[in-house]
Amino acid sequence: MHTKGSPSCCCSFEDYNLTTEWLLNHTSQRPKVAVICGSGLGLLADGAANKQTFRYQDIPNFPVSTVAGHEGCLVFGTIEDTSCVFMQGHFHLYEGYSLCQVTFPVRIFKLMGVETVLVTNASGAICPDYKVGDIMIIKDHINLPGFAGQHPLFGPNDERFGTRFPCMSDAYSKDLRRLAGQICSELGCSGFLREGVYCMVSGPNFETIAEARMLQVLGCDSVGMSTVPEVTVAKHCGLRVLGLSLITNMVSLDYSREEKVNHDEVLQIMKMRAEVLQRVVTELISRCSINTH
Ligand SMILES: O=P(O)(O)O[C@H]1O[C@H](CO)[C@@H](O)[C@H]1O
Ligand SMILES: Nc1nc2[nH]cnc2c(=O)[nH]1
Repeated sequence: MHTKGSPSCCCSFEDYNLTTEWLLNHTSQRPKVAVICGSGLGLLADGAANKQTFRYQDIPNFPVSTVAGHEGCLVFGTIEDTSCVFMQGHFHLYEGYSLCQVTFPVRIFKLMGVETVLVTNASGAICPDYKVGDIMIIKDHINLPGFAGQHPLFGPNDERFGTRFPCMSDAYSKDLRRLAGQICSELGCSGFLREGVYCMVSGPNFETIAEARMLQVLGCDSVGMSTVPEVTVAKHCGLRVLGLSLITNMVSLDYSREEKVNHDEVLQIMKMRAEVLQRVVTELISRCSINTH
């Protein structure tokens, strides 16, 4: 990967092209939908047929996963007639990657012909009405690292991907959110379905109580350490986006609360809901090109 050019972007258009060409030469799949699997959700790919798997380390320019619960494989396959690609593991700022590296796969998907991106993640509930195990359709987000100058679109804008000043007021497709709600209710998930605002923090530590209270005042319903960079870059290059966040823990808002969050527990809750999320995602993929535009 090149290091010249903008100090905040380490990937050139040639880097994106090289990786895209490599993948197009190694698979006959031409995916229309990409699924970015959050912590512990690699098995979202299990619903696909005709699978072909590449390890991130074997794909030119691809970062590698360094976090437990992120397998580090790109899986191509089909669901019904839709060709799709699953990222089993995504990348985070806290791993030491630049946001250009974190979002690298999104632009590869765009160049491969993907039209829709489904992003999944684990998050902690800030909204006190939420419960562990809830599925939250992401309605909107707050890019906290972006406010502090950590933004994936910093540096010269490449018009081949999108405009200098992308509109983000409709980052998460209304049609796809409606479809996800419909599918969840058909699958009997309405009792633990929410729609809310996700906030990204850089991590890797979980929130202090004062920070959690601040996020609540800001209007956040849940908090995590991913997704926002990928969604921003996907929206910039004209991809349709749906985000699903699984609530894995209640964030402490109260100094008297004894429970302490840890990553193993996060993975355990993800495992508990992985099967239902897999059914939701499989159904979404088979219906998203028919029911929405
Ligand atoms: O957002 P994903 O990677 O799904 O996972 C969330 O859970 C991990 C912390 O337990 C962090 O990576 C956080 O972002
Ligand atoms: N920042 C943050 N990320 C999470 N990922 C899963 N749970 C949490 C949480 O409580 N806080």
